[in-house]
Amino acid sequence: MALSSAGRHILRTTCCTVRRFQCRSKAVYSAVHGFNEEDIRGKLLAFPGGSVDLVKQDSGIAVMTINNPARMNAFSGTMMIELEERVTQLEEWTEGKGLIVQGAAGTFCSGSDLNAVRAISNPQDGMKMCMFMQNTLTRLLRLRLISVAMVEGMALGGGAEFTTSCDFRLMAPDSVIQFVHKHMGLVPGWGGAARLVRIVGSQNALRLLGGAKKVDPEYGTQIGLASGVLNPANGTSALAEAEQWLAQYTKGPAAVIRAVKQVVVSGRELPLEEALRTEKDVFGTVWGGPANLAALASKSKHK
Ligand SMILES: CCC(=O)SCCNC(=O)CCNC(=O)[C@H](O)C(C)(C)COP(=O)(O)OP(=O)(O)OC[C@H]1O[C@@H](n2cnc3c(N)ncnc32)[C@H](O)[C@@H]1OP(=O)(O)O
Repeated sequence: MALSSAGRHILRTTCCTVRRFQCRSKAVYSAVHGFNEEDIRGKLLAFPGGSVDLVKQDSGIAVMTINNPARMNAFSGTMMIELEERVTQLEEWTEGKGLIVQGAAGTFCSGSDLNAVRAISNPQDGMKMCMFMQNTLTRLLRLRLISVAMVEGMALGGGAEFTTSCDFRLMAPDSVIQFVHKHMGLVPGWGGAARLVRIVGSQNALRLLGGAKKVDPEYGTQIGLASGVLNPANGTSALAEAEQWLAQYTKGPAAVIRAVKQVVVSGRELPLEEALRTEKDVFGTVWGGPANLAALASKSKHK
């Protein structure tokens, strides 16, 4: 069937918007920015240890565990590579709705492995590691999954940055998020500063980065960094409580939950008109869909 010129224009505009958003929804750096992923992968492989584990559950909620307890879950080189691979698996998980990120053995993550940091402390390698981790954490934040960092113990340096690549942060009693970068003669490089400003505003971000201020659950809640405080009752694990908390947002069909996340990401990241066009396209994927038709047929009342 031949399309009219108006039809062709609408189709072209829609395709461009979708393609542009798909591109943006991936990584920040590519070859055009001088980024050579294989090169940094080779370097990171020289610093082994720990793992990043992923369990995808039938409930549609996946649990990712940063697992290097002997080093307070610091990120070794191979863990950075594994994290990228886990994010790829989550991008391909079309039935997924939610993600919980936790640290092993009751603490979140103490940042990058200082042994690796010492070995690649030259500016060139530092830049490559920074671009690699920014790409991965940006892709994690853009997943069509509603994500929460479950912070027990400490989230320091890159660990604090990691928490900002989730949609929400739940803090256990006595837990601490601390951007210790200033004490290390650094600023965040895994995208943590840019994301922090968007979460808590520039004044609070200056307090946290300029003062390397410890954020406990009370202060975290006050400035909006913590979305809730865990208080596991007798016999309930922190993970079970986090799953219950997340379920309030992930209950329902995957297509709808994933569409919700997609419109929020586009609203957060795109200029208004582009975000509106994306919202229209995403709306088109759920309008008249199974969940929409079932809701119309049930004549539901929203009381
Ligand atoms: C992106 C920028 C970055 O992330 S830069 C890295 C920022 N992070 C840091 O500087 C954390 C440094 N570590 C610490 O302050 C302490 O180890 C903390 C985490 C507070 C824990 O203290 P504490 O409970 O007394 O335990 P500990 O010091 O005995 O540590 C246990 C073992 O874990 C190790 N560890 C800890 N953090 C790291 C790390 N980031 N890289 C490498 N190893 C780390 C410690 O060295 C210690 O190992 P070991 O038992 O002495 O062999």
